[in-house]
Amino acid sequence: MFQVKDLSFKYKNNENNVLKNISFDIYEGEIFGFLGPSGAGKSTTQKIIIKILEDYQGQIHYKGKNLSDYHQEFFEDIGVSFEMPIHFSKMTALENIKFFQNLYKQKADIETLMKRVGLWEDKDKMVAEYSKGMKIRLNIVRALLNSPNMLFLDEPTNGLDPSNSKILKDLIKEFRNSGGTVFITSHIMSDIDQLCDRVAFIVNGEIKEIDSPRNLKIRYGERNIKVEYKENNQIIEKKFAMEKIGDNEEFLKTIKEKDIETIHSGETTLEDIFIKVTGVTLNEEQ
Ligand SMILES: Nc1ncnc2c1ncn2[C@@H]1O[C@H](COP(=O)(O)OP(=O)(O)OP(=O)(O)O)[C@@H](O)[C@H]1O
Repeated sequence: MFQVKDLSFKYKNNENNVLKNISFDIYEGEIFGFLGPSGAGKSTTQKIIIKILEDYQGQIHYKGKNLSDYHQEFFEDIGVSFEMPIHFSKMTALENIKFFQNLYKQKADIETLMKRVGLWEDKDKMVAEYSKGMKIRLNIVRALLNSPNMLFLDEPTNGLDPSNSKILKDLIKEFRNSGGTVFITSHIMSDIDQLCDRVAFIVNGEIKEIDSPRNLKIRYGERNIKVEYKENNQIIEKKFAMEKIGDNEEFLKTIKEKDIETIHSGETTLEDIFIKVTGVTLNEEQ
């Protein structure tokens, strides 16, 4: 869908490039996660590939054609949902959606979309009366109202409770399963893990890793077994390498002789990988 090659970018008032020769592809029909610490260059990249920022160096192709050769037809083909929802607060939700839909040639069915995100019953409420979660869901409806082929989502589940977050994630997966392509940024690693086919990590304007969450876990995984046992009224934790565990005398002795509380195999999470690749913890981030 997208081919980005040797992309560099510098803001006019900055001395150095904020993007330094980055290359990546987004395949048709995948959910591609773009992750990295604050200030790494995620928004800048997103703004360039949706044609908000120009004057970049490098080549970007969308569906095989140079991005700079696209005009209005590009915006007809994509849907965008930024982190901060912007709506006309003195208009109803439905009026807002109709207003924005009129800007496009291709139109999705508004009722189906609003029902899908649980907003149809509140369609005649002023947006000013909407909660934050309702505004975020309305924002997704806006991103989909022209039946786009490609969706750009910036922190789509941020600020949503678990049930609304699930509605949104299911919607994103349905979009992908029906052939759509998604570019997504998020700080919520469990959501990224559930949603993304592949992820890229960007640090300081450079791409450090691109792979599927599964492959990253295999590559960065520690593959160990954690055993907790009780001794002298204390809980002791020990880790053993998974490899040749059946020959590991200390492990065998421990499970034979100790008062075992728990045994877990060590699954590396995407959050652990984020920390390893970027050197930044997500708490520092927020
Ligand atoms: N309009 C601008 N003018 C000058 N510098 C900018 C501008 N916007 C962003 N920057 C700088 O470019 C770098 C990359 O910023 P960018 O917003 O792309 O990061 P990000 O990864 O999206 O961060 P966050 O997760 O906080 O949104 C930062 O150093 C930032 O200060």
